[in-house]
Amino acid sequence: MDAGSSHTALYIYEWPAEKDNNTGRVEQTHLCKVKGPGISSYASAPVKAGESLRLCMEEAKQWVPGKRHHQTPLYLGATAGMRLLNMANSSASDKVFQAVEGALQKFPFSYQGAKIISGQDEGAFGWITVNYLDERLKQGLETRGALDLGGASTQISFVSDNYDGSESPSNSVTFRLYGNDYNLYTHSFLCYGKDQSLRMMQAHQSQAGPATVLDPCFHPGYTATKNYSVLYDSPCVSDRKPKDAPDTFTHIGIGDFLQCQAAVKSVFNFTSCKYSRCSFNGVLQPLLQGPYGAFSAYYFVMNFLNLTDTSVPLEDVKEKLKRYCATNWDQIMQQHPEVKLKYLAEYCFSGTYILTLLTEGYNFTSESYSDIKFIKKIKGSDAGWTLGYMLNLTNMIPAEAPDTPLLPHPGYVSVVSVIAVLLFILFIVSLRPLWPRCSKQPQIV
Ligand SMILES: O=P(O)(O)OP(=O)(O)OP(=O)(O)OC[C@H]1O[C@@H](n2cnc3c(O)ncnc32)[C@H](O)[C@@H]1O
Repeated sequence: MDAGSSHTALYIYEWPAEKDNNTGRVEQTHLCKVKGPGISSYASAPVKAGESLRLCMEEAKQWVPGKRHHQTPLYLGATAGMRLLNMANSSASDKVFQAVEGALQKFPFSYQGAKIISGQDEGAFGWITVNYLDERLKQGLETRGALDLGGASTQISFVSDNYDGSESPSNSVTFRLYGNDYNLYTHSFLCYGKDQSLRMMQAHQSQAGPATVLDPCFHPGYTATKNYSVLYDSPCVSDRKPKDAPDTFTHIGIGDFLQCQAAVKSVFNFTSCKYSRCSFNGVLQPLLQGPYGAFSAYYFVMNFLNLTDTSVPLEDVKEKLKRYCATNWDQIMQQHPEVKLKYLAEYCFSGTYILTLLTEGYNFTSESYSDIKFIKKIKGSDAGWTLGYMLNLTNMIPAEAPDTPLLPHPGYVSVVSVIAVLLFILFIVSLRPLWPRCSKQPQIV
């Protein structure tokens, strides 16, 4: 559940989960996604938010067979948007939980409680989801790192031979899954989701409290009047609010990719690192290793920009984004009448932020960029932390490998049949002494 932006999602999984008979994989049933007001509306207008929640749950009731309603556990996990609200105003976040819990308990499912999950769990569950759906865990294959970009936070999780958890243990999560031990490196950067990082960049641009902000990450021709109090209404930037700023500022786009890149870089701190190597803000990051799946906003943004093909050289990707950012806002709006204006206005920033985070922040190079795959779904299921969360809470992934037969079922049938035929022949042969003797034919001399 994201209460940090205007987008709120509720994922509900059918239980008992359906298992695919061929692969044994648990199929995630994505029943509905609630789009609704963000934190403040949840806190101040729970009835309106509750309405979209009610509609979602009604849909869930249709999906889950009636006789299974009472045995279907319902979990609510909240992520960085709620972490931020809890930091800024814990009574408001309590109210959100009360409103949502009250609404959920009216339904016939087995409600198991609501929780704000930690950034570390969010990263680890995203990694489990990706590798579970890819069947890398069950088969003990090399795992895929998980890159998750939300609105309020971003997570990076991967297994590296250079990381055993001794350096910066707070970044380590260990698992035993299907008989294999994993030592996962994971880090969640609060405030580095795409909405909060935009605020941080704009806070940097408007430090002096000007009446006009010229923004290279918005298209030329883009103009909007914005409130300083709204911009700074987040714990990610609230301590930087300029004192003598007017109430509003005019936000003017100039669409310059290179300047945008420089502005985006201002949100990262590369000055100190007490570990062997760091990403940014003094956070340990072991050497990147293996393939990566990048999902949530990584996918939404790169898919919109037509930049999901990572075999395209990074320089060409930047060139395309440069042209896109320089395109006039009127033309952008004309070309995409169906896209939500807030998203449309921000794709230049979001694309630039993604490339900067990956290359400057996480140290992907022109070569290793192609190790990243932008993904929305894997085999029909959403990539994200929610499936991993559900699998964990319902103990769906065993620690030990199940006792697998040496041969698949048809193999057993064939082997048993062959052995049965051989035994029969042996039995017949063993009776040979009892066979009636044939009378000898008279010899003709
Ligand atoms: O709280 P956190 O952990 O930060 O994550 P989230 O719940 O906000 O994460 P989501 O995956 O729901 O959404 C990620 C962001 O992408 C935004 N988003 C959703 N659909 C989009 C689209 O089609 N185009 C652009 N942005 C989109 C959405 O508003 C969020 O800011």
